[in-house]
Amino acid sequence: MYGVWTPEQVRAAEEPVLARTPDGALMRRAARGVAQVALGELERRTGGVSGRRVVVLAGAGNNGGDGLWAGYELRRRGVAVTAVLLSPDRAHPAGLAALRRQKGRVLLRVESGVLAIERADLVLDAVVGTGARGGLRPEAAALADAAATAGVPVLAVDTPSGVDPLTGVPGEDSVQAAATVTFGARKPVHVLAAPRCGPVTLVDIGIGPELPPPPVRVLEAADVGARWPVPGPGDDKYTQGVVGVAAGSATYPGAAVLASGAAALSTSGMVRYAGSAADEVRAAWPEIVATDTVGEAGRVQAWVVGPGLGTDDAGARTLGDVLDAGLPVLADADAVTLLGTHAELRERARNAPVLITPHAGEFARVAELTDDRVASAQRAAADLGVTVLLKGNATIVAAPDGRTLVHPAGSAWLATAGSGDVLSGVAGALLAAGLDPWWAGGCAAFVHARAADIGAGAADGPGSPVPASFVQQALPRAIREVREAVR
Ligand SMILES: NC(=O)C1=CN([C@@H]2O[C@H](COP(=O)(O)OP(=O)(O)OC[C@H]3O[C@@H](n4cnc5c(N)ncnc54)[C@H](O)[C@@H]3O)[C@@H](O)[C@H]2O)[C@@H](O)CC1
Ligand SMILES: [K+]
Repeated sequence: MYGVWTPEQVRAAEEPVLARTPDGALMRRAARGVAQVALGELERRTGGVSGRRVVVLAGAGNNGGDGLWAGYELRRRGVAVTAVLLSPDRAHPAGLAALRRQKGRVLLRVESGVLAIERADLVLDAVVGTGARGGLRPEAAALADAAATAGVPVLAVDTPSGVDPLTGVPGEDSVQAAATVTFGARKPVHVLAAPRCGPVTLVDIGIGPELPPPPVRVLEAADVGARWPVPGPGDDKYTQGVVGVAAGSATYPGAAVLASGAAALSTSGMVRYAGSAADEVRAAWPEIVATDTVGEAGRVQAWVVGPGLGTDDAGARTLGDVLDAGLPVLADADAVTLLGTHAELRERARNAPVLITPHAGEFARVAELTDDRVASAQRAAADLGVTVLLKGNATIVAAPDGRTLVHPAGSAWLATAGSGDVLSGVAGALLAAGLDPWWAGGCAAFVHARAADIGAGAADGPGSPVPASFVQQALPRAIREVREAVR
């Protein structure tokens, strides 16, 4: 598990360190980190460093300063460095002087910058960092565009410029980085817009002890593997937590098959299914005990409710029944919509161990969704009194007590019909096994995304589209992987 801090928190943590270290020391440390990663990229991509060409896009603030000082370090290693100053009269004075001392080339015009970029091996994006407001301005946009068109990789200094460091939302023009070097702490953009950043290297600049507890956490394979429920010698099919799935309808039996099958693959023990797709579920999964109604289902330790449920009175009654059972509940899809339309159901869900798993559209039916998806999920969790898993390329899980995690998907293969049904089955099985809703949501999101990559073949190559059934079938391998990660 690692933490993510807001730009504001990072700035506050830097202050005491800046006060007790010599002028410029922190920036020099940051710049050395950038130079080291840049040298690695040059070596890896071109087989050497000396004489290779690097263009630094240097903005007006300290981010530009980092870039200029990194240019200075690269010059000392024999790299041909050209800096393009986006605000020549506000360029970081010490960084600029240092680069000039080392005979770095300095350009003031965008047109000459574009020509330099076309011949470069690597571009350093030091336009803006944590002080960014909005997308790239036209000059920076033209330079970023030149790098993209020429296929020159961009190494982002701290954050890819033009992408909001707090929300990860890209402005109209923004940098697509091949890799990112950040300082002191990872920021939300690195996990909310991971595909924009590429691999992120964290450089220690000594602010760690000054940081508060992280407001957002990211789970790693070993965290998930350590919590994955597996049977012990004393267990039988009942003791591991039986999950009930109230999903699917005559019109949408597939949701029931995907959700209950995913539950059966996620934990050992037993899955019960209750609903109008009992025949289809039995046919696909003979080990699942299927009945027509929640009332007939027998004892369970948690309910999954919603996928393919329908939003009519019968759906509302089913949701009410499972909420009244006093057990942990995973409410997805139609169940989320029903929570949006039925205030009394929201009241019954409040303060119960409930995990809701909306996509953006469903989320907007129960709470306000802004560009700040993390804050939106946190507010919704606090207001509704349930744990909220907001789906997206980066999945957010926020508990009513404020605990928040982000899971950046490795790819976008999960954007396929039925993948949410699979997630609900996994998370419901984990609830039944005793994980609290926050952990159940986080562990399920992790394994679900990994199963998509495995199903898509993206683990060993560029991959290909993966239907939800294949995601479901890849769950066992994804679970084995997280368990293997536990040392
Ligand atoms: N404070 C410190 O001690 C340290 C800061 N560091 C660096 O400093 C950065 C933060 O520096 P600053 O607070 O000076 O802020 P930035 O350098 O991120 O940006 C602020 C400047 O960029 C301009 N700007 C804002 N949005 C823009 C846009 N969309 N397009 C073009 N220009 C825009 C602003 O007018 C301002 O002059 C960090 O990201 C990091 O790279 C590191 O050197 C580590 C130490
Ligand atoms: K940057």
